[in-house]
Amino acid sequence: MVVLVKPNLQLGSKAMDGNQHKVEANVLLLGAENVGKSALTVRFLTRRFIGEYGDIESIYSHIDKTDGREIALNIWDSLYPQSCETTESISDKQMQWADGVILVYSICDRSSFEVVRQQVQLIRQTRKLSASTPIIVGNKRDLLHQRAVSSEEGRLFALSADCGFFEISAAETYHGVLLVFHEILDLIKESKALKKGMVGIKGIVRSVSAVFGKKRE
Ligand SMILES: Nc1nc2c(ncn2[C@@H]2O[C@H](COP(=O)(O)OP(=O)(O)OP(=O)(O)O)[C@@H](O)[C@H]2O)c(=O)[nH]1
Repeated sequence: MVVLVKPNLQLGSKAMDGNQHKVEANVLLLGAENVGKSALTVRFLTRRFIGEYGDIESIYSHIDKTDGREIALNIWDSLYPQSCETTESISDKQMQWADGVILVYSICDRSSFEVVRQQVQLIRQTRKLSASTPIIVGNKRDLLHQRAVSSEEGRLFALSADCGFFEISAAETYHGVLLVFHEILDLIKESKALKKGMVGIKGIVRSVSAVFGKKRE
């Protein structure tokens, strides 16, 4: 079941239906206009690509099941501000709310890639986001003949900015979109576990490598 709420009604409300023990993840979708943020969200929630989505900013609440555990997933499909000269393209509210961020550009639109670059920089500079590793998504992979950003450029930028990276087509397949959301959920779970001191095997391996890495220096 998917519940649609207006962002201003639910902001800051991290617990749903009073169940404090339920795992909850707030995922914020960022990026320029027309890159497919709504298409990704709707594809993930309904498995469908419906073509036109309008420009309504929404938060969708959805219960997802991974590894037999329920997770209450809230997805904020944001709108890029009309005038970014006077407004920051990511608000403090969004930064505080998000546990994970997916930054979307269109592989056919170089300016949308520049917007993602700026937004990553903003996140890194301000360090306002207490969220997990961001994920960058190059969408509209089906429009290869109109490509304006190479896969390599996207991947290299993501690597240099310490972000995850996917190139997908929300129009063509559900699978790529599913991978993106499952990756962000894994990253959120890992980051929440780290904060609580519940470090899993990946975290232990990382800590051990850090120690041995330092000794070798
Ligand atoms: N060919 C192609 N078109 C896509 C894809 N994803 C989205 N679109 C189209 O791109 C247009 C914009 O998609 P939206 O999902 O509304 O984009 P958005 O980023 O939410 O746009 P705003 O609401 O303006 O912020 C629509 O016409 C979609 O049908 C894709 O993977 N391939």
